[in-house]
Amino acid sequence: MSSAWGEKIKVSIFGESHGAAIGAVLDGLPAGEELDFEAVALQMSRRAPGKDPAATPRRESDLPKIVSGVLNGRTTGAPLCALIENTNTKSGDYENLQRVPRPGHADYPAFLRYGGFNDMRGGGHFSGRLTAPLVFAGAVCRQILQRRGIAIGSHVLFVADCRDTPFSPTDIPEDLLQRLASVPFPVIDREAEQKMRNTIEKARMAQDSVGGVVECALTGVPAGIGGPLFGGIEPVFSSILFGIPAVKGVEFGAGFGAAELYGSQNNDAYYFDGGTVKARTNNAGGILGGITTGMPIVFRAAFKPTPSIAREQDSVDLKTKENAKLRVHGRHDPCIVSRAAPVVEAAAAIALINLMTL
Ligand SMILES: Cc1cc2nc3c(=O)[nH]c(=O)nc-3n(C[C@H](O)[C@H](O)[C@H](O)COP(=O)(O)O)c2cc1C
Ligand SMILES: C=C(O[C@@H]1CC(C(=O)O)=C[C@@H](OP(=O)(O)O)[C@H]1O)C(=O)O
Repeated sequence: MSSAWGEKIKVSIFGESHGAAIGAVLDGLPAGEELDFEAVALQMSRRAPGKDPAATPRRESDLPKIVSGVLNGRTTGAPLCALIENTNTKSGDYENLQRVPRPGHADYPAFLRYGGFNDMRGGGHFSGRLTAPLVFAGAVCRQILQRRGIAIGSHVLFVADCRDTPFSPTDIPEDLLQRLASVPFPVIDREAEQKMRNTIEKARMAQDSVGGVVECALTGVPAGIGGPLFGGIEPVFSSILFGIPAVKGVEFGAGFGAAELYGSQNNDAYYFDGGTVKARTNNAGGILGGITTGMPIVFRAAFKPTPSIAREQDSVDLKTKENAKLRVHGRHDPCIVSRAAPVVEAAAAIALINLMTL
C-alpha cells in the first residue's frame, strides 16, 4: 500500500483507524512559512467525528502532534510529520466482517488484494478516518496559499435530493467562505440545512444512509496556472479527490450539464474590468485547457451513501462459501457529506499548491 500523493509537495498518509495513531508527512514544503496551529485545529475540528447528530458517535479530539519540520512556529524545510492518536476504538464491531464482508465497503476486495493480512478493524487504512491527516496536510497548504491571496471554501450542495443554493460561479465573497467554515453543517441557504438534516435522520432511523454532493470554490487563484493534457488543473485535482473514500464523481464548472448546452451558451464571454480580463459567466469553472483563467475555480465532488448501514443485508460467508445475512454493528456516519466538506477543501489546497510556483 502506498498512500503518497504529489510531486512538488508530497503528502504521505499513514496509519489505520484502530491502530495506535494515524498521521501525515509533508515533503517539499518551503522553509520559513509561519504556521497558525489554531487555524489547523479549526480545520481538524470541522471534520472530527462525534460532534454532530448527523455524524458517527465515535469521539476523537484529533489534535495533531507535530513530530518534525516546525521550529518556533515556522516550517524548517525538513519533512513535516504530524501524529493523530486513535483514542476511541471499538474493534469488536468488526470481528465478523473479514469472514462476512460488508457490501459497499472495502472489506472483500481488500481481503483479496492483501491476502487477509490487512488490518480491517474500523476499515483499517481504507477508513474515512484517514481523511484526518489529509485535512491536516490541507490546513498547512491552505495557510501558504492564503498568504498568496487564495481562499478556499465549500458547502453541502446536496444531501440525497435536498438541494442548497449553489455558489454564484462568478462572484464568491470571502466572508461567505469564512461563514461556511465556521459551522458544522455548511450550507448557503439555512433552510436547506434543516431539510438535509431531516433526510439524514429519517435514513438513520430506517437503518439506512444517504449520499450527497460537496461544492467547492477557490478564489484569488491567479490566471495561468496548470497545463494541457495530464498535468492540468482538472486531472491533478481529480486524482487526489478520487482518493477520498466514497467519492464517486467529480465535475468542474458546468460539468456534465455542459453537455446539454450550445457553444453559444457554454462559452464564457470575456470583458475588461479595468486592466483585468474577466468572464461574464463561468461555465468553465475557472479552467480552460487545464489552465486557470483567473475566475473562481468551482467544482463538485459526489459522495455515495455510507456503506455501513444497520439494516440486514445479503453477503457471503467466505469461510463456509455460502450465502449469508449480515448485520453491521458499530458507529457509522448516516451521511458523510457535511464532514467531507473540509476534506474536499484540503484536497483542493494540496492539489493547487502542487501546481504553483511558490
Ligand atoms: C469523512 C468520511 C467518513 C466516513 N465514514 C464512514 C462510516 O462511518 N462508515 C462507513 O461504512 N463508511 C464511511 N466512509 C466511507 C468509507 O470509508 C468508504 O466508502 C470505503 O472506504 C470504501 O471506499 P469507496 O467508497 O471509495 O469505494 C467515510 C468516508 C469519509 C470520507
Ligand atoms: C473515525 C472516523 O470515522 C469512521 C469512518 C469509518 C469508515 O468506515 O470509513 C467508520 C467508522 O469507524 P468506527 O467504526 O471506528 O467508529 C467511523 O467512525 C473519523 O472520521 O475520524
